[in-house]
Amino acid sequence: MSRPDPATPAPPAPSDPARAAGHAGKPSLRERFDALRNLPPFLRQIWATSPALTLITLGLRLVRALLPIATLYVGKLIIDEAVRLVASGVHVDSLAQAWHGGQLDTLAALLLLEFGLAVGSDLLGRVISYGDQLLSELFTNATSVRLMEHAANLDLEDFEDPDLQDRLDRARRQTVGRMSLMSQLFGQVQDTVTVISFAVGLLVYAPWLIALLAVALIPAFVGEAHFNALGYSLNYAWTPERRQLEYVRQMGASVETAKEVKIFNLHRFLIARYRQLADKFFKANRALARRRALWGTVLAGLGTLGYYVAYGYIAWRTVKGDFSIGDLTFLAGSFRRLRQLLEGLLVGFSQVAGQALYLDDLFSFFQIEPEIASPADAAAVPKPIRTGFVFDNVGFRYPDAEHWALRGLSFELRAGEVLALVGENGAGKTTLVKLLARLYDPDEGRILLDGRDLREYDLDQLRASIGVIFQDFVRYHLTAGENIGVGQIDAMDDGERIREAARRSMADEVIESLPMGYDQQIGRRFKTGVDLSGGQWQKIAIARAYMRDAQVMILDEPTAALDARAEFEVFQRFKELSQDKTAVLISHRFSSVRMADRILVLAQGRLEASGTHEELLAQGGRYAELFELQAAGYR
Ligand SMILES: Nc1ncnc2c1ncn2[C@@H]1O[C@H](COP(=O)(O)OP(=O)(O)OP(=O)(O)O)[C@@H](O)[C@H]1O
Repeated sequence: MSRPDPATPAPPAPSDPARAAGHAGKPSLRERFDALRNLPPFLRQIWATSPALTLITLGLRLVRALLPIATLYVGKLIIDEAVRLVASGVHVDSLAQAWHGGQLDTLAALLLLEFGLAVGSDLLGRVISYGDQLLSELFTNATSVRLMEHAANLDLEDFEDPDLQDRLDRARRQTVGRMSLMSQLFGQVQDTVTVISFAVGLLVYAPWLIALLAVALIPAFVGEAHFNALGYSLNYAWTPERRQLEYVRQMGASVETAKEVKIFNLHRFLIARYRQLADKFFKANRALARRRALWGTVLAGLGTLGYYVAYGYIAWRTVKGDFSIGDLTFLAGSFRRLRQLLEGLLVGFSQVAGQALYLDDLFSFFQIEPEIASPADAAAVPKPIRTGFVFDNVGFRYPDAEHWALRGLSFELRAGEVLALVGENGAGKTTLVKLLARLYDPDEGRILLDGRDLREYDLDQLRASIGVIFQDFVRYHLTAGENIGVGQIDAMDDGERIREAARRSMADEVIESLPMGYDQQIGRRFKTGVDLSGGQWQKIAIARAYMRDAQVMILDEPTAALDARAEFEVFQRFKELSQDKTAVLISHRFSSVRMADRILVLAQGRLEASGTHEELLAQGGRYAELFELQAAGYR
């Protein structure tokens, strides 16, 4: 299992996945502030996505930040000029007369300026959101790619771990969900500059009012921070249910499940399950939203009160003659905007802190390190393999499993031999193959290849030397040719090699009967797709193993859907084509198994017997018993 492991104290607290437990409740204030430390790496990633776009949207925001105060100040000048004109007693009958007399020049110029500022601000706003959108999308794409790359490196065991699946689910959401964080963060910078510009303007008139405003807004800020944290922990705690919800929804409406859903009439059951889960989620969210709305109203009311106290004070000073009418509009406007801005900033700050908590999910996913990796001074995999593999007292237990899937297993897989594995369901055959391909590492004992521990070899080389087709092989909804080509991805364009692989696995007849041959899209998922029978899919999957020039070939029961003759032929060919190769085959059909040079009989994770078909029959143990059972079925 990859680390960080809950038992070992991992990196700084908030990114520690062990913290997950703590999230059943609300994250503490400290955790919330700690989460802010995710912002610098977040910003670095945005910068790395596109330095030019980042600079442009930030630069334009700075310019736009100064426009509100400029607009308000021009507004004040307009009113003062109008009041001056009225007070000066200039009498004008028509607009044309006043215009020609030049009395309205200043007023007109000011109006034009304010118009220019309004248009400019709007234009800047649009350019900024355009830039943000581009940057966000680029960022989302880059993060998604990083997520896929990282996921590709993780161990198989990690994928089977529900905790990791939850974390992956949350991380995946964050690649899209955090787009707004970027705009918000940049918006905060812009608003801060605007606030400073207003504050400087106001400082000249009534400095202590600014303090009053700030104090009045604190309750709203605290409330917002509190509810953001609650929202996050709700979201966090509900990850498993949300995945279940997603799963049920998919089961209810997908090509893969449609057949069974219809036959078993499962749709009502699925819908009921979905409703039940969705309803619980909805209720929890609604309760939170209600409390948030209620408290938000009360706390925002305090902020409004502060604003009106300040407004009253300015009105009083104007009546007293300290301020002009223009000053009154400027001050009242400034205060209103300042209040909105400060409120926005404080709330925004707590939202940013809240969103930064979500970044933990993304970053903590990136922190998971695969355990199965090449060592620093990895040895090259021998080519050709000289002696083969040795299992030396190997034991393996799946994480959290009570029973050992394999225990005390010792045997040799000699270079060049064809070995068959038999045993009842759950005996450990697939697990053995997974260990051979280093999809897992043994918990006990070791596996040697030409006398060296498998863990000392270069992992990529090792995997490239082994061609495995599992019983639950993947049906790629790609073309028939691509379905084979994925077996050796760098030879995907080598049509001849693909056709040769198809001939070997007898998939060529299947493919040639398709309307578009190797270019035929297969699977039902896409419009042009043609579906195949189970056995036809298997032949194509087996061709994948022949695509690679692997030294070790493993067929883990991918022939179950083949008819008896086809399986016999596939294995016959497999044996012939594995002449100079080491091969392992798993099958429940004794007609195929007996072709092997040697047969291992596994039972409950242990090696029970080994030998040739004849030897094992002569021994009269489980093998003979199972063989007889099958043979009797055909008599
Ligand atoms: N991913 C897994 N996580 C936990 N336990 C597993 C996992 N895969 C297999 N097991 C358990 O390990 C044991 C061995 O399983 P394995 O798949 O190796 O058996 P097998 O011999 O290949 O069986 P079959 O003939 O049914 O394919 C079984 O008890 C099974 O329940």
